[in-house]
Amino acid sequence: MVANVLDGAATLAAIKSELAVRVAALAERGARPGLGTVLVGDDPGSRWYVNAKHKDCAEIGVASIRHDLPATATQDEVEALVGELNADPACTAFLVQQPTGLDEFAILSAVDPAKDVDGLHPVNLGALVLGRRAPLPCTPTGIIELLRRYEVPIAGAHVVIVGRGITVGRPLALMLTRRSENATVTVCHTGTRDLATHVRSADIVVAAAGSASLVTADMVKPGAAVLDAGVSRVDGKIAGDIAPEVAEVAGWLSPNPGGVGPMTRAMLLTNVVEAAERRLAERA
Ligand SMILES: Nc1nc2c(c(=O)[nH]1)N[C@@H](CN(C=O)c1ccc(C(=O)N[C@@H](CCC(=O)O)C(=O)O)cc1)CN2
Repeated sequence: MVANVLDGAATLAAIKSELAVRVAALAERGARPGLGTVLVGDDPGSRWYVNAKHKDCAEIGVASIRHDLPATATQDEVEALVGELNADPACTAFLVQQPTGLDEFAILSAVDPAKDVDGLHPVNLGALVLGRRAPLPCTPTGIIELLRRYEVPIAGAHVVIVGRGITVGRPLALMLTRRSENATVTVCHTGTRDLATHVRSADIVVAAAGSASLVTADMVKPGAAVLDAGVSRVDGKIAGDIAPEVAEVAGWLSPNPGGVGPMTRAMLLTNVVEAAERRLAERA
């Protein structure tokens, strides 16, 4: 068997075309979405992600407000900038690129929840727990959107998530167990005994542990959908959590790069546009 490709790059392109129409509709009503970013330090990976986000915005007509701070930036300086972006009417949504090396809970908590494009503000994560509408974290929504667009059944599926981080594993488990998704979810982590047995029982595997080639072909049920949200670097190249041989067993596989990463960007753009649409509706 050779797995079908869950093509995140192609899906990002399709979503951009859809969003460009919504941005044009906003422009007709005198509104323009604006994405703010705060980048601290000079990590090349983080810089690449922020550059990519602004390039995506430019392509669909979203304005960019970019603040790049040196690695010496203090907690107070970053939080002051967050305050400025909260108050800036041209900035409809923004994020502080992680990691910053600072107190990220305090930074996230300082963001206006209505402008929280990452869906990681405690109020927005609380809304997810309570099943209320709020901006949602981009990587988990990107994973679900990718499965939907390729018509991989989620309802009733057993999903095994490897990783319990705040940006991917934990919110994804909450989202997949909503009535609208109706999956049964197992979350595995570094304390899990016999990871292979858990993973082998999954219809859908999502690996977000940041451990190169952690999931090997012998751990995957033939025909399962496998999504790779892991990012590590081996010899300067991106290495995902899924070993390449998994392609010979899985029914569906998201490449890495080219799978979950571009979907994260697609959902970020979606959150920017939705924040501007919400603001306009509140003013009408
Ligand atoms: N504030 C946030 N910080 C971080 C998040 C986040 O969601 N919010 N997630 C990650 C990084 N990330 C988004 O910011 C991200 C990761 C990967 C990609 C992507 O498109 N990757 C490409 C390959 C990139 C390369 O060649 O280096 C791919 O997978 O094809 C976009 C965004 C941590 N920080």
